[in-house]
Amino acid sequence: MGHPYGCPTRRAGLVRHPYASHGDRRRVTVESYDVVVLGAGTGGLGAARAVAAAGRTVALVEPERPGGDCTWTGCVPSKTLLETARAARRARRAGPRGVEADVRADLPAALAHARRVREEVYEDESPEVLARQGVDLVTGRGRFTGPGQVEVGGRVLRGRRYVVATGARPRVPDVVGGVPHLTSETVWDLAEAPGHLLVLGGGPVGCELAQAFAALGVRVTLVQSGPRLLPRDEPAAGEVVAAVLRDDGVDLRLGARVVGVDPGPVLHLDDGARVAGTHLLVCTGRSPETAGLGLDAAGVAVGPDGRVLVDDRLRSRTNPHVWAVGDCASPLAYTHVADDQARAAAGGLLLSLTRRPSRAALPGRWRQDRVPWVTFTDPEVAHVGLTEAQAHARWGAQARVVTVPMSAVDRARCAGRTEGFLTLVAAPGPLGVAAAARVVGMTAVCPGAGELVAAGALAVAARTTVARLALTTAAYPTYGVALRVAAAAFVAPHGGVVARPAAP
Ligand SMILES: Cc1cc2nc3c(=O)[nH]c(=O)nc-3n(C[C@H](O)[C@H](O)[C@H](O)COP(=O)(O)OP(=O)(O)OC[C@H]3O[C@@H](n4cnc5c(N)ncnc54)[C@H](O)[C@@H]3O)c2cc1C
Ligand SMILES: NC(=O)c1ccc[n+]([C@@H]2O[C@H](COP(=O)([O-])OP(=O)(O)OC[C@H]3O[C@@H](n4cnc5c(N)ncnc54)[C@H](O)[C@@H]3O)[C@@H](O)[C@H]2O)c1
Repeated sequence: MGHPYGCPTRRAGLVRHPYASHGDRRRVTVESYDVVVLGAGTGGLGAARAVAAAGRTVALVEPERPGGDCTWTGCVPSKTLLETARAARRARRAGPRGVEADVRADLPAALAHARRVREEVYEDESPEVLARQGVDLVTGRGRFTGPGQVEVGGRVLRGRRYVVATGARPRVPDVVGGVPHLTSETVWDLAEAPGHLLVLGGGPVGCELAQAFAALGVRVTLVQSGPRLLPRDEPAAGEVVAAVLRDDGVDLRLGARVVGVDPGPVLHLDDGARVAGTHLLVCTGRSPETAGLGLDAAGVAVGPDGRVLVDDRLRSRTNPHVWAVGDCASPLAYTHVADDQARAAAGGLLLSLTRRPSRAALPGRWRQDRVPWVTFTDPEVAHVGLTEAQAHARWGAQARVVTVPMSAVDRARCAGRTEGFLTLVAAPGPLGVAAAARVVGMTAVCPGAGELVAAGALAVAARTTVARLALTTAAYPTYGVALRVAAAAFVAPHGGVVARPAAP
């Protein structure tokens, strides 16, 4: 990910250089820093830059080129490929508008383009840029060899504070065994278009890549063990995406457990079905990359799933000199989460380095309940806050919900994109006053939903009442009109749209 707020420049005179001393027995050179960061993905880059910008010395340890999952194997290549796929998909569907296009997709060329964009993004994260920003990049795999030291190759780094930001890796179920397969780490290097791609997993990676490959001319079968796609989102969102993928020609097998995988690849499903393809893409989740980091030696505890256990300020629960951010610690694996956490952790550890840290000056706690996320299918699925079921679990049927179908939104009609919806979820108003109910969640399924969710995220974070949201003006004709209509419908029925009690 490029630096989200531009490149901070090193402030001359404020950055102290690390000093080297000699260990007495092994005569190993020990390099001392204020802060040592492990991992130069979004989390590590954000933390290291913030520390350097504050005039502290920082070593950033990374075995690969900086950038991490987002730049090399995640957001950047996938969103670039999806943009290409979207162009092809929309051109093919323009017939009813009087535009006939003969669309021929070249998947290897589309992947080559995605790889070029990665290189462009990397220009903001290269060792030269980092050096200018005051970050010492140390190339190699870091490992704690004690509570206060990290070894990288033959080097020993000591920090007054540490940040663990080593991310996560694709999790491959045991059933796949030794059968050759692709993951989000390898799929970008395909030299030829697969004849028939079998996608295992219907989370965001599976849905995005299934749609991209299908739109670029590949036959795709997607097998999802759960009953619906995108299980973290509102069920109706998964249903829209399922309908759209089927319409794109994807053979969807929902609620299907894979009980065997043979080379070929061939998937054996629990209902007796046998699905043969030419390539297998495994998208069944990710596991934190914390084994082999020597966290035991540092007294840093991890949970049963391997995530570093941190408090709500991202500080290790068991070693107060260590912070952990991003996929290696967070229950939400998103670039914006890694970046937010990096800044919060840097704020906390910088304060702890000052002579008299004041608790009042501590940066805010990291709040999971306000984090938006977007799945970049076409249409996009965007969510923030609570789902209807989560609101029901908290307040029962006193929580209320309004859904505006996109078929009632002029912008969606103009675009011929009426398949989605916008749902707003509100907590009960004080004394049952409907207008005073506060917005606690939003899901939007429409083109550009990822832009629209910023307004929902603001409403949730600011604990906005539905009445206040209803009094805003939405520009016409935007998909955002659905948000204002939904808010108004909590107060009084609005063009056939009504509020209803939340259901489990
Ligand atoms: C296909 C795909 C698409 C995605 N799309 C999106 C999206 O659209 N939007 C979004 O918000 N999120 C998306 N994500 C998730 C996002 O990429 C991650 O949440 C984010 O990159 C995590 O950042 P991180 O810094 O925690 O970890 P990473 O970026 O994984 O960085 C960890 C770094 O640590 C290094 N490392 C590992 N071990 C060591 C060690 N021992 N010593 C030193 N360094 C080490 C690794 O080499 C790596 O560079 C996507 C993920 C995938 C797989
Ligand atoms: N647009 C985005 O922001 C974006 C895009 C891609 C990934 N990501 C991040 O990366 C993380 C990992 O994504 P993911 O989609 O790999 O994982 P995921 O855990 O979100 O989804 C994996 C899916 O695979 C299914 N599954 C698990 N085992 C299976 C099996 N044996 N057979 C069939 N299905 C099986 C699960 O039911 C689940 O729905 C996400 O949680 C998300 O945070 C974000």
